[in-house]
Amino acid sequence: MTSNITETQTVHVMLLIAGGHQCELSMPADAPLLQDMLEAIALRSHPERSQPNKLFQIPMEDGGPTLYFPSRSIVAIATDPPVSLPDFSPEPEPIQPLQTATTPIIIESKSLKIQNFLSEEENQRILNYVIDNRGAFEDSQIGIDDPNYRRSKIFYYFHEFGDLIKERIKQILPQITEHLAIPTFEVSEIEAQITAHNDGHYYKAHNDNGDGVTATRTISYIYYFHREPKPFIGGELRMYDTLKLSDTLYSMAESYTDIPPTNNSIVFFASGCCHEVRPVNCPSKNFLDSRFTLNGWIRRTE
Ligand SMILES: O=C(O)CCC(=O)C(=O)O
Ligand SMILES: [Fe+2]
Repeated sequence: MTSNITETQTVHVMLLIAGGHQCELSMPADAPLLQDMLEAIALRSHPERSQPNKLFQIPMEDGGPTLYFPSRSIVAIATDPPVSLPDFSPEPEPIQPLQTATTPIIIESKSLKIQNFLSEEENQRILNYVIDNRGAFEDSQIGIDDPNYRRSKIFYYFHEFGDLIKERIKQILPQITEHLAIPTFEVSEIEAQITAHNDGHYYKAHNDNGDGVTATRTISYIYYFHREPKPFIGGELRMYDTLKLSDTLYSMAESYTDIPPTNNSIVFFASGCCHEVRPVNCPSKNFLDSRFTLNGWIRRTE
């Protein structure tokens, strides 16, 4: 493809995303988002180059919902007028984005970690409970069209502990929202699930409210528990900072903070923040030695 267009000219973009989704939007030729998407496509033909793992966020026009998708799920991009794809051959050069009018701002991720969230007795009881119910865990699913996005086990039915954690969270919700600088909201529901990450398990970068079904998730929480002494290494919760590209465009920054999954601790953060679970190394491979979580989402009313 060739391009004679100027950097500020508006480009009409048709985006095809895995799963048969498509969307159309307009943006300046030098928009960092356009450069990033073209780069993701161009890198496909260069498997020897490692691909940055980006989560794109595109607010739809007329105040509609925001579209979130990982860079690897872009199938094709059509632009009118045509624009150049970044050239990676024969000798790869670092990508030089076109000059932009505004400098991207990095917004540091915010989280709240509370140690010893439950009593020792409650912490032990929940561990015994998952051990007794290990047969009820199933392989986790994910709405992204990539089977390698997540490896872990999930258990959905545990009313006693679900109620316990929800009650405790409700008691401290004002402190949580204040710490995370999230305006107070009316809670419609608190979801809960139990997960187990064993040897080689992980969950790649994502946010927790990126589609219509999850859009009202406002605060994510993760309560960690495991056998002592800690039978695995890794499994940190990696919280990515956010790159503010313009008033309406946000992307995942490369900078991050790692939070270790400490037994009997809980972590809260805004559900829109990008995060991932770093790979777990559990030498025994014994399910009982997994990195366990009781985690979920506090939803606001529509
Ligand atoms: O296990 C964790 O630390 C995070 C889990 C997570 O991100 C999720 O379930 O959405
Ligand atoms: Fe998550």
